[in-house]
Amino acid sequence: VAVTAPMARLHLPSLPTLLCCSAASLLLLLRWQWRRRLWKKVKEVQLKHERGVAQMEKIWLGFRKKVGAIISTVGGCKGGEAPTPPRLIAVRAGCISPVGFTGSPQALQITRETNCITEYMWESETKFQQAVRPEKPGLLFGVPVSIKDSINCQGYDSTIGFASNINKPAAEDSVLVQVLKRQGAIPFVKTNVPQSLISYDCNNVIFGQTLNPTLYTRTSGGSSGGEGALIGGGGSILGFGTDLGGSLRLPAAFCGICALKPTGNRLSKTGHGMVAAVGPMAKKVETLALAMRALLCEDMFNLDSTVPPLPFNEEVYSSTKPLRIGYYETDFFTMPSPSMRRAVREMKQLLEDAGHTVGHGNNPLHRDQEWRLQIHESCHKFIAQWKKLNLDVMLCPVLGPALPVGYPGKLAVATSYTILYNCLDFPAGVVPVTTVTDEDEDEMENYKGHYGDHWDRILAKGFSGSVGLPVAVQCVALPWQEELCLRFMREVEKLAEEKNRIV
Ligand SMILES: CCCCCCCC/C=C\CCCCCCCC(=O)NCC(=O)O
Repeated sequence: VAVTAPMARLHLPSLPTLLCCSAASLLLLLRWQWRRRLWKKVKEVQLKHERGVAQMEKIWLGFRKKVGAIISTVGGCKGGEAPTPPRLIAVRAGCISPVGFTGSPQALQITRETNCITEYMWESETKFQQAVRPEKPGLLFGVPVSIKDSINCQGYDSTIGFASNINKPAAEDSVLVQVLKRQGAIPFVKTNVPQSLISYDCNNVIFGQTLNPTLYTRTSGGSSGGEGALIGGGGSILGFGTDLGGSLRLPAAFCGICALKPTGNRLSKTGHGMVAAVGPMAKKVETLALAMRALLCEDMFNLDSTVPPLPFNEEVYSSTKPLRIGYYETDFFTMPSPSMRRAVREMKQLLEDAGHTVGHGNNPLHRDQEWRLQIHESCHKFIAQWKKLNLDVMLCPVLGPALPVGYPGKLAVATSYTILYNCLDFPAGVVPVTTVTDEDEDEMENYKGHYGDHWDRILAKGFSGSVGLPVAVQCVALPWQEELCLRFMREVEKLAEEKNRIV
């Protein structure tokens, strides 16, 4: 007995210990159950996603066989008539396809392989079949549009990449989607984002990683990365995303397409996850202009009274008056890759040759300037310098070429070129102008960055091995001057196309 008593004390835990252990086990069990339920939901959504993509492919192939490529941009005027604004014509042989492909037979395969779609909108098919051309069709009548996951579409989840948001469909369309529909557009898919949207990569636990359509080891960019890959790969002609630090412009630049981040409230921000600017993405600047023209209408102003009632200014957009352009090649924060620098330098020359005045713009992030001032004060200082230089618009770099998958998570600082214009709230767009050359790649040997620190070393690695990838420039205008920004982008696009045709 004298021996067993202490042993018994050793083996029998005290009551508080017992209670603690039981509580911990219960918590672990509950957590395990909760995670299991979540994973079940994720699996269900993945299956639904698979079925949706398969259905979309079926319709796409069937339609392609029937009528071939369906979407084209038309505009101008027939002899003697007044010029008509360009429109996207989506009707052929009396029917419309829900898949906005541009005619490339590879587009479907790229759409699948890049993993850019989160949900196919099943009802879009019937909407296309039943669409009857009204007497006064909206500017986007019959045009299939893709929508970023985080923008609310009635009946569909806005997951923002969180499994906990599964099966919580939006009760109503965001104002943007309502106006798109009133203009005749037909949303047909929702597209992938990074979890939380605070990243310019595009990966989450539900839908996984979206890849770049030009090179699958690279990221599509983010957070509107699903849109970038889908449009870049030819699976949609017009899509919509949001931008708080570069989320429209970075995926566009990485995937070789155009995007416009308007002034914060030029388009309604009601009905999506973040208080970020909403904007269009497309292969052509003309398509972005068409989207803005369609959206800046009475419906938008009535549905959201916080949006200033400024209709699309055709006169500014169609003007051919030479522009006064400021430019800079580096922000002295993130050293541009050789191709980023060359893209700006070559475009500066082309713009000058085309009769515009191009001079040094002010350099917003130069270390000698007091960038640490309050944003509001910085904004006024920036505008004052812009006006002193008598500028219409600014030409500057945008991060590129596309970084390898996973790199954006290590390189938040590299958003400096884009985030600046969110802080200042200026409209800013990107236009692809060139691709990385062998010479750019050779020059990467000397890339040290402005600081030679850890970030610069990762960036150097990320930029390397990129021959052939698209590189864009950024075009900026003063607040509320989206039309001027688009007009400048159109000019840049035209000059780049002409040059690339000759080269
Ligand atoms: C102004 C110059 C200072 C440059 C310093 C940059 C530091 C950046 C720190 C955090 C940025 C985090 C990445 C942001 C990615 C933006 C993605 C985005 O726009 N999301 C919003 C959306 O999807 O709407």
